[in-house]
Amino acid sequence: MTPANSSEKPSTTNTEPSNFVLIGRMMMLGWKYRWGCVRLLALQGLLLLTAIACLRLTGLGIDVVRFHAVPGAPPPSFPWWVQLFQTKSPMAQVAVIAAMVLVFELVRGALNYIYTLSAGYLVHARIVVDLRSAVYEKMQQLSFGFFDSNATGSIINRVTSDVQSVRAFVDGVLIQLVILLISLVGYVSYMSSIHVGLTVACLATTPLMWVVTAIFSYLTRPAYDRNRVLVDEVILNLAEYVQGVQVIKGFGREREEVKRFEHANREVQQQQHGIFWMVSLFGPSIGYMTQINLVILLAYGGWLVTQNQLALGSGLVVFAGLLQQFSSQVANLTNIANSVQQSLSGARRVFEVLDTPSSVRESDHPIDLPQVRGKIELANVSFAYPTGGTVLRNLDLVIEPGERIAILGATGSGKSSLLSLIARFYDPTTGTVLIDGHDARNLGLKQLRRQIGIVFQETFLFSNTVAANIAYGHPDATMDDVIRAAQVAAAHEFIVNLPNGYQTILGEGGFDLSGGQRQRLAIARAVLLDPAILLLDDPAAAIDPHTEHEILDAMQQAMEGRTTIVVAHRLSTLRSCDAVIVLDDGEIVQRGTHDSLFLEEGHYRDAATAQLSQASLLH
Ligand SMILES: Nc1ncnc2c1ncn2[C@@H]1O[C@H](COP(=O)(O)OP(=O)(O)OP(=O)(O)O)[C@@H](O)[C@H]1O
Repeated sequence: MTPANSSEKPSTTNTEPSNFVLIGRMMMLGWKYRWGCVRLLALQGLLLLTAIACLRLTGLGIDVVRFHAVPGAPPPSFPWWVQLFQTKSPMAQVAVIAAMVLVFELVRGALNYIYTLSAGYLVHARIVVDLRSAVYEKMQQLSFGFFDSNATGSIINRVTSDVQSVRAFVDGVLIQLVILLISLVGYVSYMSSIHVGLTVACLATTPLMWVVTAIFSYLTRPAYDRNRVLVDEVILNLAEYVQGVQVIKGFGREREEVKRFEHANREVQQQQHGIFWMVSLFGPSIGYMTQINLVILLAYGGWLVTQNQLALGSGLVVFAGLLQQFSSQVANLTNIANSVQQSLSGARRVFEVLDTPSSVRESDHPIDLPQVRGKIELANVSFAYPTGGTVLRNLDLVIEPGERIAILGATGSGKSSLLSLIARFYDPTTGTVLIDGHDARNLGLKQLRRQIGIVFQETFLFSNTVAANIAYGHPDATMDDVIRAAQVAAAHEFIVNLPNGYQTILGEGGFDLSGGQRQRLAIARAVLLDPAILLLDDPAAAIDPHTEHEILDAMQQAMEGRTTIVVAHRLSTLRSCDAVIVLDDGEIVQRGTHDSLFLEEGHYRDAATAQLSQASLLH
């Protein structure tokens, strides 16, 4: 069996996937959206053709004017698609050419509009949404171990920003590279058809640009990796501030927190400054190299025109236009190289999540157990958290269906951990948890958890109505069911006094409840499931003795016929259970009924006596 602490940390410590592997996986991702990509490329192809046509027409216009204005100038060469107008008057020829340029520019505008819309839809409405859903869905399958091993900031950053970086590979790299390639082939072929020698001379700096780009890419990668980690830190600070705002304000630590946040923020700023510095240097360098091409064109091309070896309009001017377009495409290399590195950093982190195996695995052939009777056995169970040492040691325990067991133990003795193993939030490191005689690992996870009602020490409420919060595990429950569960948990009375009763919105931006009220909602949530097994992790911790009594009375009926394990410290709860086990440092040190344990020397009697003497002092 896999030890719990071996698996759910994303594989940053294992061998990292190579750039080739990451690029291959991102290409596969692009393949999923191939028809959307083909559409974009087709649009780019049309844009390229219309751009060349516009240039060709402009050059022709100049040659027509020159032929009729400059004596001895060579006659213009009409391409086949405008030869129809060759016989018209010079003014008519120029007018037709100008009108055609306008029409082509209009078509280009429309094509550009459709391209922007299509690219936006493909990237933001499909790729990002799909990828984010895949990462989020995967996180649902990962066990608690994953969340223990990864900081909140890193998890949030992976779902938001890193996913964006991966999609940037599709629109910022893959599509752009193909566009670049199509454009280069298109422009270079056309330039060669005008003058091969001039083309070779003008493109002499291109290999150098590729080399500079490759060096830039290589140098920026570590900076982008580091950037992701620093941004994780900023998000973590923010998340902790939101979660811990009460503590921060309670201890008057706002200033220090602001400083901590500023420090993290400044680190990102400084580090990003370094990246900007590299990008800023690279962009103009490439731009400068493309301008060298223009100088060569003017010198060599100008000479060819004076020698009548090249037409001025359809030769030199068209060439200059093509070179300009070519240069802007090559300059786009800066963005592509930048996007490649950002995407690789993001992809590594996104694929780490998608590839992380869940340490709590669903069995390939789960045993069908639609109705659990509620027998729980722990056979020589030991457990260690992924990030820590052993917290439960060699536990042996049998709980019969319908039995009520209380767990007593000092803080940190392993009570909550024991409950987590029964609900299969974690699997034991060694030993077996059996439900109705079956190894819990062989049962369907969902089926098992649906039959276990859990009340945690701290209750999380969703930003939704009171009714929806109670019906969280059973969204199809009727309002009557919800009210009945609330009555059992002694919550009905306070709920009907809320501003909108069961429809009052809770959670962030909504109505807040007291600790005791939240706990009662959690009990109602568990009771509504009508579970065979109830796990109550110290539900009375935040409730005053009077309310505790109310809840205990109300729950007696609900507990009837269910196996209940309750972490408890109050004597009243301990007494009401069939048996009590006492945990000390992860080991069961005592077990028995309240009466038998009270007679024994030990932990239980000490705790019970302390409570009794406290109570007598109060009376
Ligand atoms: N997610 C976790 N990752 C690593 N260690 C953990 C985790 N949760 C708990 N522990 C450690 O496991 C030990 C047992 O914790 P557990 O919460 O089970 O104790 P407990 O008896 O329920 O304590 P309390 O009465 O304070 O709730 C403690 O030492 C605790 O620090």
